[in-house]
Amino acid sequence: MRLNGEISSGEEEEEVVVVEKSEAGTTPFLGQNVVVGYALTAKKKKSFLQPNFIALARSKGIYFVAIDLSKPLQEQGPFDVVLHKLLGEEWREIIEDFRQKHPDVIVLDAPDAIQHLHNRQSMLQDVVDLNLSECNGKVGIPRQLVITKEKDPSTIPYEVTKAGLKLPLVAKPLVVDGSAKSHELFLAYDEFSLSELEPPLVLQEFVNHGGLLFKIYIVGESIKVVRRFSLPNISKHELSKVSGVYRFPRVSCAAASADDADLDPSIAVRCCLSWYMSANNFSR
Ligand SMILES: Nc1ncnc2c1ncn2[C@@H]1O[C@H](COP(=O)(O)OP(=O)(O)OP(=O)(O)O)[C@@H](O)[C@H]1O
Ligand SMILES: O=P(O)(O)O[C@H]1[C@H](O)[C@H](O)[C@H](OP(=O)(O)O)[C@@H](OP(=O)(O)O)[C@@H]1O
Repeated sequence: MRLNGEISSGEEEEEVVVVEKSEAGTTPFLGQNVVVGYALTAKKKKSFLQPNFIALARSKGIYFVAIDLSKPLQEQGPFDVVLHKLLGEEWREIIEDFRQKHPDVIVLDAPDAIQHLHNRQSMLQDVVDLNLSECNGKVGIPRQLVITKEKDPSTIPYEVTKAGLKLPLVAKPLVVDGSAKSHELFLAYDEFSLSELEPPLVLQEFVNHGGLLFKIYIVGESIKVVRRFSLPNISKHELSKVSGVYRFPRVSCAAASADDADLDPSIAVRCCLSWYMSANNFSR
């Protein structure tokens, strides 16, 4: 049960949200305003909480209120949902303590549920564990090798050869923490240049995929598929002519949308159908 009251957003400009008292026993959120407390970096707030999104949410009775990180979380709210993406053990403890004391508040997401996404090896384990025997096609991950931070970079070429990885390779920071550094990816055309990179790393075999990829967003039962431009295929001829390691930009970000690109329709349908069937299998 949430109390009638006013919430200070803690923003620079005071934003007051008057919330209605929900009827005891009603379906959660059905017909009542929803207050979402958010704790995001300034960068994420700028990219995610766009004015048109805020306006759309309000039109549906959903209010986003900034959590004031300089005040105890327990003293803020009340919130129906807490949306967070901050780093560090201190925040993890704060949000975990809040979850224990407010089991009625939906926390997106619980620290334990997202921990494995902060590592490029563990984040793919769910895909590795998928059993999609009855679906069209298959879902897998590139062959890869983790280079731990204890490894001397000069040993990387030997490790790559020992693992039998085929060139070219995509080198990615092992840690995914939302920092710009965690998105610094490199393309390596030979294994020797990899010793210039700084472990911990994941080295993945480059998979030719026609310069197009599909990003699939899933929230509950809602699934959205978008097409994005990606790295072009690398031919054996190019591989024989090029050496070294090259950093590449975030090629498949939102600005690289290929939704309106004139593509062979069968490509898109075939990829989505096989994925959709597998996703449903996965969600059961
Ligand atoms: N194994 C691979 N083979 C071919 N291309 C790859 C491979 N891994 C990554 N890429 C290319 O690099 C891009 C970024 O890869 P990835 O999504 O792993 O990094 P990221 O930093 O999480 O990217 P973002 O957060 O922008 O989605 C992909 O969109 C794709 O174009
Ligand atoms: O293609 P999109 O925009 O979905 O890519 C996202 C990506 O999925 C992650 O959400 C990134 O967030 P971080 O892991 O916190 O970096 C987003 O990065 P951002 O810098 O734009 O917030 C990507 O856009």
